[in-house]
Amino acid sequence: MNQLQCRLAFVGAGNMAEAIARAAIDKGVLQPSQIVAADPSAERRDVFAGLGMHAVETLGEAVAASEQVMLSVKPQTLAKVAGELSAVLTDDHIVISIMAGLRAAKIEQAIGRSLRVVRVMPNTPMLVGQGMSAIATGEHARAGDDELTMKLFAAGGRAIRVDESQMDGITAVSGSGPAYVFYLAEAMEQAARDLGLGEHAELLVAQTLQGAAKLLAESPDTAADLRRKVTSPGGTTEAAIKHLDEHSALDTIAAAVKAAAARSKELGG
Ligand SMILES: NC(=O)C1=CN([C@@H]2O[C@H](COP(=O)(O)OP(=O)(O)OC[C@H]3O[C@@H](n4cnc5c(N)ncnc54)[C@H](OP(=O)(O)O)[C@@H]3O)[C@@H](O)[C@H]2O)C=CC1
Ligand SMILES: O=C(O)[C@@H]1CCC=N1
Repeated sequence: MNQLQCRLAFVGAGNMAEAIARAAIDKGVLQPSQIVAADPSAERRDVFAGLGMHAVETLGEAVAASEQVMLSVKPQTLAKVAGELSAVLTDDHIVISIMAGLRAAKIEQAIGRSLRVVRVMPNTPMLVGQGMSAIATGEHARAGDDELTMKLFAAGGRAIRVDESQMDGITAVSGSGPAYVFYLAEAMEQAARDLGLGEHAELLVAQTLQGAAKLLAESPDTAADLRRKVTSPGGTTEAAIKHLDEHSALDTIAAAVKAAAARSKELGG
């Protein structure tokens, strides 16, 4: 244990931590030997160890051995680990948090001391190098404290710097966003199966979503313009959009995103 010296410790070796670690290693931002993950689950530790990283059971060991500490547990878990963190974190540590909702000040309050906090809201497309991450620094972070964080998250897609006040909205739009798209995919696949397209349903939907997303990202047109270009007067798309409008789908989706933002604010206390 005393020999262990790492650049980065993950506290919580879950799904997001794995996506972040894989991107960092794949893009050469960090070597596997520079990363340690702490998780009570032997299964999760095995995943990290299998990728060449150090994996330990107790977070104290990981934190004491590392320069930067990524809090990648669920927001509700912070209260449980705050005491352990408080005992090992020092002013030399940079604390990177991906926990939804929890403001830097709230994290410092839970741990009971001022900390150099860098907050990030990533999303799961990071698993395929197409993540969207937003990064904000807390009050006690110093100039340059977010440099490794920017590199880590840019390695898994796009990373931007934002103000912490924007984080609840960002969590709702891009953090939770992939789930809304998967929800649409579920609905489209169900319709495809009902229309007798069972064996092609997944490909038809996945390739359509991928193509539409690429077009949206690369075209100078707005989403509304692109939609109009698909919608021939009196045609099939118009019939679908009419049905969606009659059921207030646009407002419903916008309200859903705002519900996510409200929940993020609530998690922040
Ligand atoms: N999933 C997503 O799309 C996104 C998630 N986030 C944020 O990322 C964070 C992690 O989410 P996600 O990866 O999905 O969650 P996971 O549940 O996959 O990961 C959390 C991990 O932490 C482990 N854990 C629990 N207690 C401890 C402890 N005391 N010490 C160390 N590890 C512990 C959990 O183990 P066990 O399961 O055994 O409890 C689990 O392996 C959350 O805060 C979430 O808000 C942010 C953006 C997107
Ligand atoms: O649902 C959640 O709380 C986390 C944060 C953003 C995406 N998943």
